[in-house]
Amino acid sequence: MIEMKDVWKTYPNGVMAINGIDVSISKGEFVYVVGPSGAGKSTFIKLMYREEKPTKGTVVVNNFNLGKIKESRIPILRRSLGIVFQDFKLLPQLTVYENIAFALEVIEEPRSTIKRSVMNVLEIVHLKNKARFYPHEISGGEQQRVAIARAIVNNPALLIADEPTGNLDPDTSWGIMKVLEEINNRGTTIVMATHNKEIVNTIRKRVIAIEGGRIARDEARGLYGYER
Ligand SMILES: Nc1ncnc2c1ncn2[C@@H]1O[C@H](COP(=O)(O)OP(=O)(O)OP(=O)(O)O)[C@@H](O)[C@H]1O
Repeated sequence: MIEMKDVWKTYPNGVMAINGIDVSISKGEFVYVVGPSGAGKSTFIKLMYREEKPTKGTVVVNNFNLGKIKESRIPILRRSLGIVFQDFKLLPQLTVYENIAFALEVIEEPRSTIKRSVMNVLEIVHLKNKARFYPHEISGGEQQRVAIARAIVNNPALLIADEPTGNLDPDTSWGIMKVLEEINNRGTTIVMATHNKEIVNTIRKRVIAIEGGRIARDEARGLYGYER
């Protein structure tokens, strides 16, 4: 599902963010990416959805070779994965329903299919009753669940989350984790960068620890491993 071989990433300003990473993530896994600030976690994740291109090495995600993929095929790659960010990135002028439907309207699905798909993902994130609300009318945790619903509405095999609980209080964060675990239990691979020590040490999963742009640890049921 995700294969990285001898991957390096140097930014144009000379910062060496990723310095020789080899990793393999299989279908159905749930992986936390942890590490100190500036260690390279976001860069590692951005390489997976081709927000950044490797300077050297091979990145293959969902059978797309991301170092070589043509610009015109990037939208097809992006449809095969879902992405969730710390700051939700919902469109404020659209309702919850419309925010999610938007992703399907651009690929010209019929209205009836769109409705079925949107209501189905709203059920998965337990927000069917908020379909007509606008983002500012719902809580932060609910907004993040809408963002998750939007990310999975195309039925992607892979869900990437960069600090999905970073803006949320502890109780709300546990709710987000419950939803992510349910999605993972349906077979979706999840890669989640996080600073949330309590979550990593409680809901035990594979932990990839990045330090100085390298993999410092890769453990099947790892711990967070840093003081915060
Ligand atoms: N677009 C960019 N241009 C230049 N340098 C960058 C860019 N993005 C990140 N960096 C640098 O690359 C290194 C790794 O950054 P990255 O954002 O991947 O770290 P991180 O582990 O996600 O950090 P944090 O936990 O603080 O979000 C840092 O030194 C950062 O300053």
